[in-house]
Amino acid sequence: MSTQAAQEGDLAAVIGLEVHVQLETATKIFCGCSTEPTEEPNTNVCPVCLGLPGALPVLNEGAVEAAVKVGKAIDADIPEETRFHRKNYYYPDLPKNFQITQYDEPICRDGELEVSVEGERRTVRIRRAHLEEDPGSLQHVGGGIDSATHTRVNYNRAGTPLMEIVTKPDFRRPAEARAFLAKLEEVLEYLGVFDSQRDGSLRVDANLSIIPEDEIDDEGAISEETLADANRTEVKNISSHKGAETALAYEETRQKNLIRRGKGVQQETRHFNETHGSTVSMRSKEEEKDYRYFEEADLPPLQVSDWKERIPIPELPDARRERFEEEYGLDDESASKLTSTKQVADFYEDVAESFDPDLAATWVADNLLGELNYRDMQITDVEGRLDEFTRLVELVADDEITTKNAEEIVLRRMLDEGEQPDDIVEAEGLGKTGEDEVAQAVTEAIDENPEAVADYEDGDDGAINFLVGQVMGKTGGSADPGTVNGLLREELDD
Ligand SMILES: Nc1ncnc2c1ncn2[C@@H]1O[C@H](COP(=O)(O)OP(=O)(O)OP(=O)(O)O)[C@@H](O)[C@H]1O
Ligand SMILES: [Mg+2]
Ligand SMILES: [Mg+2]
Repeated sequence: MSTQAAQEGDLAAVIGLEVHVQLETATKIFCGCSTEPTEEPNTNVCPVCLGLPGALPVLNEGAVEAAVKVGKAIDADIPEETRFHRKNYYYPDLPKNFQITQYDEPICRDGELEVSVEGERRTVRIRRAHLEEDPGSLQHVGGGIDSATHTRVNYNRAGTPLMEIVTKPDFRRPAEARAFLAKLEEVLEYLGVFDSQRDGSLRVDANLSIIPEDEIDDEGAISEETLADANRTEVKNISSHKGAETALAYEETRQKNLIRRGKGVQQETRHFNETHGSTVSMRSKEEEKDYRYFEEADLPPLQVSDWKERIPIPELPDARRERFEEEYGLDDESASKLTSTKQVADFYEDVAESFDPDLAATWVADNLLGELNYRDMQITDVEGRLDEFTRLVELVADDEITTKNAEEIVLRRMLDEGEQPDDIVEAEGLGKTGEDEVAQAVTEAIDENPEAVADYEDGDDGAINFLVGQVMGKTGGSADPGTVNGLLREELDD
């Protein structure tokens, strides 16, 4: 690295991610234990996931199917055959002292995912994605990982299917890494293989190095040599998108400062301190040879060539957003909101079937999602009430209740009290008064208030407001004041 460039300060960050996602399957990847989270430690366990001698793994077909779906979604190459390896390390989260993972024949290679960061589209290349087992979880007691007095182990998580998705170092800014994680989660949830609400379902190792900016060519590419030469740090086990961005921003500043002060960056593994938003050194980075990878002889190679055709995947968020724009004439903002999750998109399309797509979009994207968000609720909380919601929109579309009442009274009570829209309309007397009744009330108001009528006819325009008030009173407030005003003027201006 030229110190000249370093001193001038034109340094650039290079970032690559290793993302571990738990795949949603009923049972673990190599045994029949449940993956359902349980409070009681070490209950969802058996000889296989406890690594007892002589226990043999049996591959869960569901985990492979989920991995194939991910592979298709990221447009990866899925080979004819894939294999499992043992990655050896000694740490109490894995009682058999090795992790069954994949090595040089992973299930997916060379994929990509498009992300949009501040309106700019970028393609992030994915080097590989492979299947492995999750280790158990450790609970450090009396301090953090670096200061605990003792540690408890829980093997309920051990053997949960994981997919490790490794990107190429294609990010230049921490915010891009965060956007990628959000997009990845969105896609995984669309595929129905992932639950973002589950604790620890996504964990990230974030790699960052600093290179002189002039090592990046006009197309934004960096040579393999530059990448290999740059000392990078890997911040392990970050559990949120925001955490990944924070840890990377911290690393970027820390490494740039070291370089500007003429000091080198140590290639090492670091730990993210979420409370302080900082990273601390854990150990020098382990190298591949440390893991003594060898083939897992208890699992035969897996033939997956025809799985790609056999396993369908649903329409993904980008495609669906574009279709919503074309088919329903929605703008980019509404279409993005309405395709943010598969459940929201499905809900919208069900509502849009019966109404004008714009009205449906306003009701789902603005009113419903807004009220749900305010209550910390999800679309999945109201999925079963599609008919009721559709009825509410119908009441508005048919002009039976005012938009204001529908939003501020009916929808809110539906969510807060779980009541039916028609019952709320009835109980609150929100039904718009029929035309005849309003016309009748207008006539009465004019007959009963000759003074106000005279004032109006003498040019006192304010007198009309008094008459409007009289009509509103007679109709119990359910008439539309604008309409009443118009009707009164029609009568009086004759
Ligand atoms: N110079 C670099 N700066 C930042 N990130 C990098 C750099 N080179 C590679 N990476 C990223 O580091 C991650 C791991 O890459 P790679 O598999 O090549 O490293 P490794 O150390 O061999 O793997 P592992 O971390 O699994 O031991 C990838 O996400 C990759 O994009
Ligand atoms: Mg790694
Ligand atoms: Mg791994």
